[in-house]
Amino acid sequence: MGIILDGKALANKLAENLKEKVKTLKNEGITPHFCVINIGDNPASKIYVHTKKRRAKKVGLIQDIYQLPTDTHQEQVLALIDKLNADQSINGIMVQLPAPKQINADELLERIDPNKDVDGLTPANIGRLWLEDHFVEPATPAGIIALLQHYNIPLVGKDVVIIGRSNIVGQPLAALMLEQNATVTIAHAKTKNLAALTKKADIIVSATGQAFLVTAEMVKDGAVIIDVGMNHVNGKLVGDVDFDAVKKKASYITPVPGGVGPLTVQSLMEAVVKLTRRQNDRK
Ligand SMILES: Nc1nc2c(c(=O)[nH]1)N[C@@H](CN(C=O)c1ccc(C(=O)N[C@@H](CCC(=O)O)C(=O)O)cc1)CN2
Repeated sequence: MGIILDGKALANKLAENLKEKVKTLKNEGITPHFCVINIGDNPASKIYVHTKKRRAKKVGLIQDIYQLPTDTHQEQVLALIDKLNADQSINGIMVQLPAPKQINADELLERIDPNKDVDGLTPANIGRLWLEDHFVEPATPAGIIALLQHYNIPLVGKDVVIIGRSNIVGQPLAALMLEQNATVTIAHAKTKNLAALTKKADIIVSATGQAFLVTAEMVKDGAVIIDVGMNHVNGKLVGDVDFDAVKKKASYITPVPGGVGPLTVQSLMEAVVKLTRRQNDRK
């Protein structure tokens, strides 16, 4: 029976350490201040933005939410980003994803000053990630690495299969795991025989948004299972993994909720503090 990787407990513990870092900054007259731009009324995004607001308050950060209507024009958001980039009192900026159809999210991300890019999703910061010269990392991959480290699960020499090649999770996570000398395969919707890959994997990360995609038959005994999925099935939040069956074969497994999600939020808070410190040290 696998050990549950308790992301919620770890996020709470890391938040206590972060509070101390924020106190140190405040003693220097600096209060980290970041902005979340949320366009439209995606119900999940609204929950995530408010979770962040609660967490930010808990560790002592200032978070502004720019809630924009669904029919907002691209130029309006670009102008807002330009304004926040130029504002010396703002340390971090992020655009909550997904954005409505008429919005070109890539263009918005490109516009964010890489020094204020708390999400680590600007082309400059993604490039730095692959060059192993990064100062900020996307939040979910950073949270997964923190979770593995906390439970002393090594990556060096391990065969990892990441299911899902998104810019937010799959691709940056592959870069961070490669940096730690894992052998990484990214599978996606066009991958021919997914089970053949996952059956050989020491670590499986699923980030597809497809409930029950990863079944017990696809997992080798003792594998580590990281579930990034958030799916609503019959009014219940579940991941991509058939949790009850897979946990019997896994050595470690994340639950949904309470696994990777809370660490995504915590990692974002860490990024705000890290960038605030970096900006002030460079003055
Ligand atoms: N610009 C970004 N957009 C999105 C990101 C991101 O990292 N940057 N990630 C996700 C959403 N997300 C953060 O923004 C996020 C996901 C999950 C959670 C979370 O705490 N989940 C809970 C369950 C919450 C629930 O009940 O629905 C858990 O897993 O325990 C927080 C934030 C997409 N967009």
